[in-house]
Order: sequence, then C-alpha cells, then structure tokens
Amino acid sequence: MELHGITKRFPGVVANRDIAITVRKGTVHALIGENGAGKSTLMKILYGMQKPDEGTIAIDGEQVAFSTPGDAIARGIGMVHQHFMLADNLTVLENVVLGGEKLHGIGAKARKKILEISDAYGLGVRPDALVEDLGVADRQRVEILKVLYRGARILILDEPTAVLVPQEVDALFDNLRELKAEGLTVIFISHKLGEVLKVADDITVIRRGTTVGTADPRTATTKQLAELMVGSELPSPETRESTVTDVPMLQVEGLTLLETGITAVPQVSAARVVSPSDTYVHESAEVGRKLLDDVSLTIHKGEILGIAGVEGNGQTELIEALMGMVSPDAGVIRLDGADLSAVPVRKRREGGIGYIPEDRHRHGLLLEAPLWENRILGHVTEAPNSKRGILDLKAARQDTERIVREYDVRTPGIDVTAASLSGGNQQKLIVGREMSHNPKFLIAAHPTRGVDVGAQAQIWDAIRDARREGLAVLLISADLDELIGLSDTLRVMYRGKLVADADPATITPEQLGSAMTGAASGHLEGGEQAEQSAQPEQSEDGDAR
Ligand SMILES: Nc1ncnc2c1ncn2[C@@H]1O[C@H](COP(=O)(O)OP(=O)(O)OP(=O)(O)O)[C@@H](O)[C@H]1O
Repeated sequence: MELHGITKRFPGVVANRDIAITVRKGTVHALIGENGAGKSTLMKILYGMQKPDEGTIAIDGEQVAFSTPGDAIARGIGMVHQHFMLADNLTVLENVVLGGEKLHGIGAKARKKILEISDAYGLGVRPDALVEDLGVADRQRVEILKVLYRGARILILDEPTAVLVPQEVDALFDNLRELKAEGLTVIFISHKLGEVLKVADDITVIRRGTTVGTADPRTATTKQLAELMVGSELPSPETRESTVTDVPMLQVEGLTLLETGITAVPQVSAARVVSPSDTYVHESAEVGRKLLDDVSLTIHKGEILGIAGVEGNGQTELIEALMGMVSPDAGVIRLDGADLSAVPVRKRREGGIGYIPEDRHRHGLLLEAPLWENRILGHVTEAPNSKRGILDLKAARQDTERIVREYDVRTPGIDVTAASLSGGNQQKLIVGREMSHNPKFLIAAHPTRGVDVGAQAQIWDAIRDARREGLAVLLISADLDELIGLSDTLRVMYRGKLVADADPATITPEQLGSAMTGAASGHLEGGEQAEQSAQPEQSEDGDAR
C-alpha cells in the first residue's frame, strides 16, 4: 500500500500534512507518534471514515478512493478498534456472521469458514462460546477473525495491546506472525515502544501531522524512537521515594455489591399490552452474584495503592461504589475519617475525591461541549469555576488555558469541542482538571491510557508530586509496568475479591499477569528478575519499565 501527499485539515488544525508511507506486503508496519500527531486521522482516511483533502492511496499499484468503511472492507482493509464492538449476548459465530450474512450464509458454511480461518492463523476461536463469557484477549481474537472473515488482507490494529497482560501480548504477536506468514499485512498503532520494536518490520514516525522518518526495528532503541516522535530529548521522571504515612485517608471495610440484573426490559405477558408503568424485572441469570465480595482496604496519606486485575473483575464496581454511583449492599467507606455511605457523588467530589475515569467518553467528558465547559464538569461549585455560588466563567476559561498549557493539551484553543481532541489529549485534559482541585484522594483508572511516552512521564510526575503532598491514590491500570512502578502497595482483584497482594519492589509483570488470571492467591513472592525494581522511569534505552 502506498500513501502519497495525504493532507487533512480540520478548523484550526492540519491533522495530516503531506503524509507519505509505503507499506510492504506481508509485514507488520508500526505507526508511532505523540498524542495528536495524526495517526487516528490517517487510519480513518484509510478505512473510509474520513476523506482526505489531498493525496492518493494505492493498493497493489491501483489507486483507490473510499467514501465509506464498506468501500475499504471491499478492498480488503479491516479495522480492529481499540474498543471492541461485539455484542455480548451473542455467540462468537453470530458476532462474526452479523452483517456479513451474504458472504457465507449463517449456517454450516459460515461455521466451516470460521473454523478454517481460526485454524489457519492459530486464533483458537470457539464458534459457540458466548461473547460475554470471553476474556479480553479472546474477544480481540474474535474481532480479528471478524475482519478476516470479511476478506481483509490489510489489518489496522489501533493500540491492540493496551488491555492485554504480558502473556496475552506475546500470544497476539504470535497471531500477527501467522498473519504475515500468510501474506497479510498489519498496520499497528501503539504508544508502547518496546512492543513496537518487538513486533514491527518497519516503523514510520509521525510528528505534528507529517511523516518525519522511518526506523529500523532491528537497530533502533526505544529512546531513539521517542526522540524521533517528540523531536527532542524526553524528560526523565525522577525516581521513587517513599512518602507513605500511617494516616489512613481511605478506609473500605467489607464492601459487597450484588448483581441485581435489573435491565430495562418490561415484563411482557402475551395476554396484555405492555404499558410504560409495567415493572421491570430481574433478567440476568446471575442475580445475586457478588460483583464486589467483602472488599476491605486502607490507603494512607501519601500512598498509592495499585489494583491489578483483568478487566471485568470488579474494578469498575469498586470505583463506582467509592464515587457513590452505585449503592453497595454492605460495607463502609470512610474518607479522612468521615463515613461516605449516604453522601451523593457531588459531595464526595467536593469532599476531596478526584476521579480519572476508565471510560473517558462516558464519565470524563462532554464530547460535544467546548474544552472550557469540560473544565467545569464535575466541579461546578468549586473555585475557580465558581465564586460565592455563582459561576465565574472568566476564571474557568483562564484556568482551562492554564491546564492546556501545563498539561500540554494540543488544541487550537479552548473553544473547540472535546470530541475534536485526539484521544491522548482528551486524557491530559481530564488529568489536568482532576489534579487542579488538590484532591485528598484520587481514583486513577488507567491514567495514562492512550497517552504518549512524554505525556505519560508528565502525568506520573503530577501524581507523584501530589503524593508527596499527602495525596492518597487508588490506581487501576492494565499497564502492569505503570502499576508496579507507581504503586507503594499492590493488591490483585479476581471475581470481585481482593485475592492476593504483592510487593511492587520485587514482583514482575509476568507474575502479576498470572495472578490476575486467578492462578495465585495470598502473598505473591517476587522473582529473581525483579531485583532491578520495576518502576516507570525512563531506562537506559528510554523504555518505560
Ligand atoms: N473531527 C475533528 N475535528 C477537529 N479536529 C480534529 C478532529 N479529529 C482530529 N482532530 C485534530 O487532528 C489532530 C490529529 O488527531 P489524531 O486523533 O489523528 O491524533 P493521534 O495521533 O491519533 O493522537 P492520539 O495518540 O492521542 O490518539 C489533533 O490535533 C486533533 O485535535
């Protein structure tokens, strides 16, 4: 595939400028660049979601132009999105076939095809498994199978490893090698430079919308890649110091939350017409299952407590219970000694809880609102947004400008919508906002997800600085290097329970990865390689450990 002179302008921003990339058949081609560099825009162009203002795309020497993703799919391009797009309540087969019925029907032929593809690339997909029963890595394989089923020969993978534990990353890379061996081509977008060096055959670096160079993964180091990306040396975050005190800030005792299974399905009976006043029923077969099972923990002033766990093991529910978004069935939550049980979300925020949510689109931002309104979001009653109970828009706007500056949010201004920021820049805005209110306790769910190495170091620094001032942090992260490196204390969550604890100074990501899948409980002993202490600092070769 050859891209030539691709340019795409948005109001106030040139997202892509004269991009030129040649992707060789049968290779993994990595695309790297800092937040807002223009990677997603380019991929959207390639997948027919956006039209370039200028430039050409050629596949196998033939020029193509896509108006819709359908056009791109027809030409053999498949996209595996970062957020999976599968229907949970359907089987793997149903998900794969859905929308592709014309290809191989919905019956025996479809099943045969799915198994053939699965075998050919070592995907190990079970057609009759229900998607809701699958783990993250399996879901990703279904997504890959889904695009292969539609005849993709070029696969675009957008940060595919962000949600995987180390063992799963290795398995994914094996799958990619199989794809290559069969002559397929993979475009791989990632901020994890170590992984890029491991899996890529070619690397293209994009900076400020344009291709600034290529790198040879056989000889390049992560430090060189990072410098190509940002155009200067990376700031190096300081090393860890212990600031843990013996003053409890957050105390959680016996927190239990049961699955209610309440779904918005009216009680339907054949004999009568459903009216809006009909009661809603418990639909889930798992009513009564413990989403949180007797969770107790204490986080002290100046302490970061990290929770490791595969997504879906109760982390979301724990956060929601702490924020007051769900009411637990049992248990007590105390912040700085005060019982939070009957305190609504807004009061919890005003009481000093900062919240970096795991899903920034659902809980962190109003996408269609401008940046300055997003600065106010969740902090309407607090300074500088509000003075004596009255909104102070001028002050809020000024403070938005400050956050944009201090957190290096790349934007043409504070009046653009949050939706127009790149993913990493949205994250920087949220982190900046939450840190601005000097929280006593911070819930940080994947605080650096989607941000580039430079911004990652900056966010780590901001959290560490606040910790030095006494901030207590609950850190949830799928990035095990980050989790191990930042945390003072580590706990493992599995099926709603805190099943194990580990010493971040000695545990390795691999050991933690195994414990997360339920393979260990109690106190985890660190292994030999852990001697060098893993923490998110820039190591010799600039990789984040
Ligand atoms: N729909 C849009 N409207 C206005 N500006 C946009 C739009 N989409 C992207 N941009 C801008 O284009 C630039 C490139 O964004 P893009 O999302 O392509 O970056 P990225 O390299 O994928 O970043 P990240 O690593 O943070 O995901 C950014 O400045 C962004 O704000």
